[in-house]
Amino acid sequence: MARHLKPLFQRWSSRVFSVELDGAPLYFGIREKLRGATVLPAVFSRLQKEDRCYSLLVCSRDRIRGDRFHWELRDKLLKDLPPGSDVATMSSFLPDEKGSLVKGYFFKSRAENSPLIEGILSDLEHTDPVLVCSYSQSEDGQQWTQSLWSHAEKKQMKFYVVPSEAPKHHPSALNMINSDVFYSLDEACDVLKKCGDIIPETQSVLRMLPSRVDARRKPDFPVIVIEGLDATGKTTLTESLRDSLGATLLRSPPQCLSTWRARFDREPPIIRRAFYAVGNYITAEQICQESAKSPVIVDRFWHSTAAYAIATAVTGPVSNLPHDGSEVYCWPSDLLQPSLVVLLTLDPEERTRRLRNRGLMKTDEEQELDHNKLFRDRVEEAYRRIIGPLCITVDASPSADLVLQQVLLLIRAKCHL
Ligand SMILES: Nc1ncnc2c1ncn2[C@@H]1O[C@H](COP(=O)(O)OP(=O)(O)O)[C@@H](O)[C@H]1O
Ligand SMILES: Nc1ccn([C@@H]2O[C@H](COP(=O)(O)OP(=O)(O)O)[C@@H](O)[C@H]2O)c(=O)n1
Repeated sequence: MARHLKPLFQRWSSRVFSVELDGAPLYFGIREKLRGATVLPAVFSRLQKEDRCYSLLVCSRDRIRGDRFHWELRDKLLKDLPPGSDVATMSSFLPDEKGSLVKGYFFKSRAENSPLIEGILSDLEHTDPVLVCSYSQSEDGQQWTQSLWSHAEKKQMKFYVVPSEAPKHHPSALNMINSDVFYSLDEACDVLKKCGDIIPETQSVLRMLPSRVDARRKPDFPVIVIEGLDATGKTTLTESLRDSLGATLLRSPPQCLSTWRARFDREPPIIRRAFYAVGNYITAEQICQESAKSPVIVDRFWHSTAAYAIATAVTGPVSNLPHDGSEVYCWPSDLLQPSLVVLLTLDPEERTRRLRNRGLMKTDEEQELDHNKLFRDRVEEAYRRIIGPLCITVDASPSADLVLQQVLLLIRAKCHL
């Protein structure tokens, strides 16, 4: 067995497997022996008599290359597999064990496609850090077994698939720290430095980095961050606040990164999130300079980076988010804290109306926000759970002028302006 696969097999039968179907995870476990009759896990009970299934788990030791390979593998599978394979995201993890998550894909196939599938799997197995399992059903269709698929060796131990209890939170929560959310400039830079050879643009991004900024230094003038989903009115409000308060208006990611933003938006979460994290530190340096002269208004900051990252890493309802008070919501200790964060909220119908009036939507993530109510709920809830600077939610549905007046009152009360 290849050396990189060995750690996966330690406590193999204690692992839980999770397959994302219809936007939420379904879980199953594996057992060497069956004690009495067991129910078929939901992932398998919906399959047909002729179906076979496969799972691919990406087990590179290098997390950046592994995540990039996982990201690209989806396109490869969608392109190469026959129609109707229903490629689904999957993962495997040890319950409650941080860092134990391994990501992959699950798909089904008909017997007649076996030669094609075997060809694809055997190529993958020979060239990439991937573990392949195949699933087949008993004659009566009552049981499914999982075994290691290996082109080289056909006699593999079989495990029965059995139902598994859903963990309290989405399994992605186990690997979030420094993969989806970064808690120091060093951690984020480390990722960007390591992908310098695959993404040459990272050199230019790293050149924009600030010299050390003392996060504990108290700004002379108040620093107010405006947060909220797309089209809640951040641009409108931040520009009015700048004019009303004679403030400096900044944004994160900062203007100096705009050339490279689209490039990093195409990368897997670990690289994309590291880019946005670094953007916050560059904006923090600008805040430090400007807040010595005037109040500073910031359009999006760390709340956006963390809330979107957490809400994208998990799927399903808000209850799948890491629990309230979890360390994933903590503000990075080396990042400047604003005096006040204002979170704009808007009912979904009005937000959609404003989006339509404004024209085209930008990122895939923002399109997803429009279609997926659960995603919107998760982003807003993650925003609320972030622990750090004072954060006050403001209903953004009144007219632009009323919202401005209300936020000005808040700033005067909380920041003594
Ligand atoms: N309070 C408001 N009432 C009605 N429309 C608004 C209000 N604030 C902003 N808008 C409009 O909604 C759209 C989105 O606002 P914008 O400031 O661009 O949001 P964001 O920067 O949060 O994406 C724009 O067309 C803007 O003119
Ligand atoms: N400080 C920031 C700002 C944006 N972002 C990301 O950028 C996306 C939204 O940025 P945007 O510029 O399209 O949003 P608006 O400012 O136009 O509303 C989100 O999907 C976040 O993932 C971030 O991670 N950190």
